[in-house]
Amino acid sequence: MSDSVSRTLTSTPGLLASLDPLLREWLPRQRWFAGKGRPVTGFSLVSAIELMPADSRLGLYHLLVRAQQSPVPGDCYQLLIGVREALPPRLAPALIGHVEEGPLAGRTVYEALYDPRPAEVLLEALRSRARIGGLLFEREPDQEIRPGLVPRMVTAEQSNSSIVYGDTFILKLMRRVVPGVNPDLELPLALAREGCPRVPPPTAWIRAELAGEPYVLGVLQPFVQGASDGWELALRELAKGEDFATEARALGRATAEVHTALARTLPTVTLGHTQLELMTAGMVDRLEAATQAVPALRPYAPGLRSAFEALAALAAEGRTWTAQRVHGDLHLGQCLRSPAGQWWLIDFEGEPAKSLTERRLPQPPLRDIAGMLRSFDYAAHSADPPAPGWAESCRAAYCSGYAEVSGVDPRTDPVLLRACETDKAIYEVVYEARHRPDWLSVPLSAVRRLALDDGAPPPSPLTSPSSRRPHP
Ligand SMILES: Nc1ncnc2c1ncn2[C@@H]1O[C@H](COP(=O)(O)OP(=O)(O)O)[C@@H](O)[C@H]1O
Ligand SMILES: O=P(O)(O)O[C@H]1O[C@H](CO)[C@@H](O[C@H]2O[C@H](CO)[C@@H](O)[C@H](O)[C@H]2O)[C@H](O)[C@H]1O
Repeated sequence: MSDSVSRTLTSTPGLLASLDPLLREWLPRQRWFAGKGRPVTGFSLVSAIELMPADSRLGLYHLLVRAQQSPVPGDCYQLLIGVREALPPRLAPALIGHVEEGPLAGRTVYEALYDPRPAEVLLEALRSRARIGGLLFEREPDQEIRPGLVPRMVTAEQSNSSIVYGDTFILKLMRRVVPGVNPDLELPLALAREGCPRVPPPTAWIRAELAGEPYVLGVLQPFVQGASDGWELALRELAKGEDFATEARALGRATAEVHTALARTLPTVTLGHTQLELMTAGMVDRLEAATQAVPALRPYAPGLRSAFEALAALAAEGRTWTAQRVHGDLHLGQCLRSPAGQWWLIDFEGEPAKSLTERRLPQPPLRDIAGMLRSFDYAAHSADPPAPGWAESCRAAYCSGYAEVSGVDPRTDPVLLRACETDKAIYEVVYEARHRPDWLSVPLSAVRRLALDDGAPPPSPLTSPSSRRPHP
């Protein structure tokens, strides 16, 4: 492997070899493991740093390991590994395994984020702006972190892992890490510095420089106390038969506030014919890949493609669009409402399946709007019976709210909006087929609607998802 190993751990050669059999078994079972479906055949060490000495009662390693998954090299993951003689019962769910040989032979290793002491070490490092091996713990100059905040690991299903400290801060530790500027720090920081109040402002973060490449490994931000996410709220209102239009309108306003602040503080570009050709080609490629992966999409492919062709035709006539930095994966689960009724947008990482470069490209703001419109549709189709009228009212209210703040009503650009919604619904079909097959009928019902303009074949009956577990 070409990754350079940070050799902070000269005292413990063979560490990874001794963990290897345990990690092979444990890593693929984690919700955040991105390489599901392909066996892990080994690991290479990208970086290893001892945060607490392993020869004491409690040791702590910070590891970046690359999982080897043939035929292509797998991803690089951030692990915090605790080491103890034996695990107390309260840490049983964190067990990784018992080490048989090597420097840790006879010891028990476990997911350290469940353990308050290692979690405190991370916050203390951020508080004191520590530099430990190649890890840089940095903090906004005017932001303070009070000592002694009690940590608890967030146990909700996530793409990354989070620790809440005393209901004051939440630290998100990235799991799959890639080199480069991470929009999950870049955008909230830019928005906070621009004075946008719709995003929790990053207080501190963890970075690393490895082989000359920057990595963002974690972000600490204020915890919005007592908040509910938009998905929970929407489902709750739906279950009561209540309208959600007032909240949808507030969400439209919040989205517009974030978009206008992003456009003020980061570059915008004009998308002309060439850029639009590239954009629509990307959409068509994703459609083709999706129809390979999910055969149920095939009957709708011509209708879906027509959405992209209509956009390309507008561009060919000379129409241009403004593009800017956007959230990139906006949906109801990424919106938090405080008990006082304020909306906050979180998780600016973008679609995890896309490269960092792609996620950081300026996009038409309608990309995010399409994501939210899809989300209202998702909520309505997860209800029993589905409530399409509820979704329509939310979608209209959301667009009105957006227009009130930005001066631009998304519905005045129906061709781009349909193309963006179609692209998102196709992404969702692939996402659901891979992660939650029970939910596949939800984006497929949208696919059917979006494709109908082109006379797609009559749809087969689709059922609501049988499992209504809350959004992971
Ligand atoms: N600032 C915050 N205040 C309160 N809760 C938060 C905050 N940020 C995130 N959360 C909670 O943590 C969950 C996961 O956060 P998110 O950034 O979406 O992580 P991931 O990238 O792992 O999906 C959110 O759904 C929300 O419930
Ligand atoms: O929250 P993540 O960044 O992990 O986003 C991924 O997972 C989401 C599901 O948890 C998925 O969102 C889809 O399902 C939601 C309901 O559970 C719905 O509100 C969204 O509109 C729908 O796209 C998201 O696409 C995926 O990237």
